[in-house]
Amino acid sequence: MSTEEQSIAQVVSDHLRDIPDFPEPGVAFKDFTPLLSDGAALAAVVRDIADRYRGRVDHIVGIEARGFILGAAVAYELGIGFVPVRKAGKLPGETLGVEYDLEYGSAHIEVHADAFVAGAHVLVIDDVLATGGTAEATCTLLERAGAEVVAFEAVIELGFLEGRAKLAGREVHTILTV
Ligand SMILES: O=P(O)(O)OC[C@H]1O[C@H](OP(=O)(O)OP(=O)(O)O)[C@H](O)[C@@H]1O
Ligand SMILES: Nc1ncnc2[nH]cnc12
Repeated sequence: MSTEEQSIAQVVSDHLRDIPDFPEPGVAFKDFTPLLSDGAALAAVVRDIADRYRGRVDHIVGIEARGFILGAAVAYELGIGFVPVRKAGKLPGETLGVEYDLEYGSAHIEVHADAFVAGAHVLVIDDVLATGGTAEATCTLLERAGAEVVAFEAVIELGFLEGRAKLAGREVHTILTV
């Protein structure tokens, strides 16, 4: 790991807290709201992500809800558009959807069926890669919608849940593995 990579990982680590037993007993929830509320730290993370994809992607896709915050900021930094992947029933237009399991429970996510021109290059952004269920389902959904997924990016990776295995063959980058 380079010094720059170490230092951005340290910024994330310094602005992360564990909330025990949330949203259910036994889950140690990684809360990154301290990172969001520190302007310098947030800007450093957004620039770090954006710099990996300059000139490589047409859209940022953010996963509801925390992926919206980072994803929209990275899209703005890159001067490209943002496409939301939302929980079922929230998008107003015609949608494509997929169901999946995550560390706590299951979910159903959707994207607008007409969000992409065929072959559009997209970067998928979320806050946490845990079991990888959300990331895998999102990538599959986007490909059904005609996009080409260039990479998946998350700020925090829960290494012990081995979510990366679900994304085998894909470009995956996370800033801090815990
Ligand atoms: O790798 P996985 O096991 O799929 O878990 C990761 C997902 O879980 C969290 O979202 P959550 O579903 O809690 O939704 P929220 O962002 O709306 O709180 C997190 O923001 C990721 O999207
Ligand atoms: N432990 C965790 N903390 C924060 N977000 C999560 N998403 C899935 N597992 C999580």
